[in-house]
Amino acid sequence: MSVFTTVAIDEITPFLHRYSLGQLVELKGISAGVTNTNYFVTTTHGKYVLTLFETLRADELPFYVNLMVHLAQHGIAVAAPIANLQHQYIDELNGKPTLIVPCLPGSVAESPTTEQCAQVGEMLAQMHLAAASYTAQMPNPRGPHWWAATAPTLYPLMKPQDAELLAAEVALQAQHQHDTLPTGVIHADLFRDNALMNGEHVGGFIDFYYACTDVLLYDLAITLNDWCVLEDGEIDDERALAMLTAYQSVRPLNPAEIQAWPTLLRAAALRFWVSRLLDFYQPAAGEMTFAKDPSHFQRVILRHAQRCNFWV
Ligand SMILES: Nc1ncnc2c1ncn2[C@@H]1O[C@H](COP(=O)(O)OP(=O)(O)OP(=O)(O)O)[C@@H](O)[C@H]1O
Ligand SMILES: N[C@@H](CCO)C(=O)O
Repeated sequence: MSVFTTVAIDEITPFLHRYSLGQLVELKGISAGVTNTNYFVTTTHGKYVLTLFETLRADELPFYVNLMVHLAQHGIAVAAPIANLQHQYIDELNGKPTLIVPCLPGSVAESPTTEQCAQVGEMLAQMHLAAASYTAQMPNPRGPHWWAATAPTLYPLMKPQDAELLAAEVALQAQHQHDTLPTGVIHADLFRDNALMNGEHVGGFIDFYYACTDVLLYDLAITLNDWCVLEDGEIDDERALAMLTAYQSVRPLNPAEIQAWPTLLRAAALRFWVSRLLDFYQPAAGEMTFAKDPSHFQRVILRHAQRCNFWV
């Protein structure tokens, strides 16, 4: 379930009067999602998604919300935030900060096609280019400092041989600096469930709340590790090549990026191995997360390690 804060008809009606969105027709809770409360709000003007933020505070939201506005202005497939009559994107309902965006076409692609992977790769590269003129910065809260500090808290909870592998992977990443690679705003969590696919096309990228300033190629590695990897951690070469080729048709990689690619694929898998381990062993109090399988990303790392020649 993902309605943590319920909204009644007599609460949404005065809320909607603060916007130019017409009269309420239907209000329906959205079952997907694990962090925030989301509702489909149908009005006489159209269909929208209302998010009530359960953990982020209103003062933490502008970086993400203004980024969505910026990307939408550049034609990237994202839901463009809708301003209220005070020209504010962030409002409040039932004590939670809120955002309204249009309902995007499409649905989550659990088994993406090669063409869908290509379309996502191309849109991701377009997004990186469009975000170059977005001036706000956000350090990555889940970068190398975070995993290096977090992993040791997990070792005592893990099977010794898994802890050894994790420690070795953290040590390997510590040997690599990526300071010279192109950086910019990245989505940082563009898994299949954070994109709506409209047939072969991208209906929209959603859930920008891990977006930050980091290495652009790392974003592609995160995306490829989910869209082009099978359940057993094996890489689907056809899908991976389609995504890489389409990305490079918009933003070709430079030689330093090509050299860093195998390490970044492992870094991207390490980040989610650690966050899933953390969710599994130390779920934050009051957070309603369904712990996803951490060992999946352990297998992804092993596959990448076996195929260190996995090239662009
Ligand atoms: N703009 C949109 N248009 C259509 N559907 C949307 C839109 N935004 C969100 N959704 C639907 O709401 C669901 C939940 O959204 P989302 O994944 O952002 O949830 P969350 O709890 O905020 O984030 P997460 O689960 O990643 O922590 C999505 O799977 C999608 O079905
Ligand atoms: N996409 C993440 C969860 C949200 O950050 C994962 O699958 O582990």
